Amino acid sequence: MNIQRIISSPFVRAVQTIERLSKKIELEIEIDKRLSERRLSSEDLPDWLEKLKVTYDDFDLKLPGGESSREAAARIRQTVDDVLLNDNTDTVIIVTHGNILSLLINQFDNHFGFDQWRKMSNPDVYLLTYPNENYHIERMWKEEYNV
Ligand SMILES: O=C(O)[C@H](O)COP(=O)(O)O
Repeated sequence: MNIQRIISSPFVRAVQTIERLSKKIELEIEIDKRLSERRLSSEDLPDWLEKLKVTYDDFDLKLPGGESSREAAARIRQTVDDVLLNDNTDTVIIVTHGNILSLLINQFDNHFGFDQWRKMSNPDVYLLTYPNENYHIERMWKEEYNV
């Protein structure tokens, strides 16, 4: 696989996830703020899980100081589309976070929601391809990789 770029969320845990591979294949990590985790709210939410669940049913729900699912999905999609529409790149690694990744996947597979987000592993790996201008997403991570 000819990896040409690594683009990551600026969050430390995202950069640390890909650092070793970046060194191994001698490819710099490009930082893209649009890959940051979705901000659910600026307030402390003791019932955050319940609130998060509702955001998968109502994509326009916006909690105080937070982003709606639609807004978060749109910003990660911009990064992905920038990559896909660039004819000079073949394979690109995008490093992001669970909630916003699930919102991206939901755009290609509308059955992917709260329950699927809960079942994601950490880390998890998905392959997005764009043959003949059709999006196809496939999970590459295998449960046996979990330690
Ligand atoms: O949505 C999530 O699962 C949390 O933000 C943790 O995700 P991360 O570890 O992928 O950042």
